[in-house]
Amino acid sequence: MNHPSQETTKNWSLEQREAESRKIIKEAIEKHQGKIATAWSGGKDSTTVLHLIKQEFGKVIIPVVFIDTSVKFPEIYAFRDKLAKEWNLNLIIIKNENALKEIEIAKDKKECCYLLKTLPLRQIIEKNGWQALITAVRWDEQEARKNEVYISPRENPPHLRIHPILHFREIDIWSYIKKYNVPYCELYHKGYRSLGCIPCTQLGSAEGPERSGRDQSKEEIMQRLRDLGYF
Ligand SMILES: Nc1ncnc2c1ncn2[C@@H]1O[C@H](COP(=O)(O)OS(=O)(=O)O)[C@@H](OP(=O)(O)O)[C@H]1O
Repeated sequence: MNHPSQETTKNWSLEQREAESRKIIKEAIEKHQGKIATAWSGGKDSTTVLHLIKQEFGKVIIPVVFIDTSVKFPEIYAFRDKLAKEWNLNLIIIKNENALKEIEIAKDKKECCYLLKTLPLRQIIEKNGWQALITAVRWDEQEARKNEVYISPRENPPHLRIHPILHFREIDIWSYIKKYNVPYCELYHKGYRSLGCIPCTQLGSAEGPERSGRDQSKEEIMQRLRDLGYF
């Protein structure tokens, strides 16, 4: 399958973006039948992916993996449970049981993400023998993602990462959500533009980069957790 370049998609309408995403989703799910899942953080982007799958197949026909880092926002847990019920999701919740200890041990944000998210995710992919995992990364989200490709082979365990909404910009996500009345977490109404774990998510600015509220130092992370009574 030929995928469009970032340049090609630049002036696409929302309809073109949706159509391309659905094509990628359909092909991946048909190709990896029974051996594919989708990652859902409860955020606006991965909820959009769930909705695209629903549009294509009538329901979310593949397992939905939620990585519970133990330090997600209460609003995210509430939204997760509500939507999982409404959309009858086959929800798989995974968790590093030592999460709070691991946060203390981690030397920085990168290592914390590795211990709390990457490791449990690897285990579930391996356990289920999944050949592919759909995620909601987007080109315009941050510098590091601007070279991402639609189908990206990963090691350990070997599987494909499928990125059907790479070409959605932040504005396209909100246009899509409005168009289809897709439910989303109430925290966006409080001014959050990108939602991660509590210690690494602050209010960003309306004009700056979407993830400006997502990069905290180790000291800031620990301080936030102490303020919240975790330690
Ligand atoms: N906790 C958890 N559980 C399940 N899936 C998750 C999780 N965190 C990230 N993701 C998946 O990765 C997409 C990008 O999210 P992030 O940019 O927040 O991830 S990260 O900061 O790179 O870890 C993300 O999409 P959105 O969070 O909607 O942007 C998901 O597809």
